[in-house]
Amino acid sequence: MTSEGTKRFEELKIGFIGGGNMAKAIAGGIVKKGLLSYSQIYVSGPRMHSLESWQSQGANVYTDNGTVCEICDVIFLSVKPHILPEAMANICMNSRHKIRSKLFVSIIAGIKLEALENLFRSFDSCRIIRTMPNTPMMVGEGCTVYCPGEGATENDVKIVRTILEALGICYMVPESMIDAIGALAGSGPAFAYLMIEAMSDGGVKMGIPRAMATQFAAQTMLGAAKMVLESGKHTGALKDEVCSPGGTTITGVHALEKGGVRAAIMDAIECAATKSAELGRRHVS
Ligand SMILES: NC(=O)C1=CN([C@@H]2O[C@H](COP(=O)(O)OP(=O)(O)OC[C@H]3O[C@@H](n4cnc5c(N)ncnc54)[C@H](O)[C@@H]3O)[C@@H](O)[C@H]2O)C=CC1
Ligand SMILES: O=C(O)[C@@H]1CCC=N1
Repeated sequence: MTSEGTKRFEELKIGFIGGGNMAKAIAGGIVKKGLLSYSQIYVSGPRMHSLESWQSQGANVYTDNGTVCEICDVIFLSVKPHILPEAMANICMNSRHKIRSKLFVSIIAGIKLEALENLFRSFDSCRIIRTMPNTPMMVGEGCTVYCPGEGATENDVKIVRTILEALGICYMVPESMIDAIGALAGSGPAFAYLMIEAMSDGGVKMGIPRAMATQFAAQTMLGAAKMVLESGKHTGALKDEVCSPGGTTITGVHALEKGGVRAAIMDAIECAATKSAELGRRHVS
């Protein structure tokens, strides 16, 4: 413990209410970076058999959400938006008085801080931070944001930043931006996988073996992304450096433009952001 009575980061117990894909990416990233070990991670889900993969890695697993809240210092709310009220009802009934002092971190798309604070008011806990993570946190290349609720302390923000920053880039943003960031960076990996798969398909169509086509498509995306992040050049200028006059690339770019690729990608992000706001209104408001 520190002189203020708060635990040091390495002493924390981290909980996940819901042990699905995103919880696995965050916990996997935390362990891979050496921040904590699986023995400090506690996960709850409705059925023991769906928690087996956690257990085999050394995490502590429970079918009761309240137990995880009681044991842990920081609890990630990592269920789907429509499950949250049910998962909270379970917590409230079993453990209400024991979890007043806990920090809750929501990764749930769409659900606003105000709605979360209303849900938690019934057991006097209002230390909540809303985040929007993404699955590449698993490999230390996350792209995440957070927004603290009114009751979150400086130390709470420090804890969450320590986790998110260790697993990629991380910014604090106004809550009004979270649906859009969720669409761009939360959903974005799926859009990127789809593009990599399509490039791989194109390579296979032109005679490249599948494994090599996928590896080259992914490495090309990675390389291009690094060029954008490290060169400081505008994406248009970088594109122009690849397009020789009368060459192969501009011919391919023309095909993409005829296919409406830019509008399709912009539409995808607009639709995902709109859906995020809708999920919040529909399930918890
Ligand atoms: N998957 C992603 O890339 C991202 C997901 N998110 C958010 O993370 C949250 C979780 O998403 P995923 O991990 O993809 O979903 P998932 O479906 O993989 O995981 C949800 C987990 O919750 C468990 N669960 C169901 N009912 C429960 C209950 N009553 N109590 C406790 N656990 C229960 C399920 O067994 C499952 O393991 C969602 O709210 C989503 O909006 C946010 C950013 C990215
Ligand atoms: O598809 C979803 O709803 C979640 C939120 C962002 C990424 N996955």
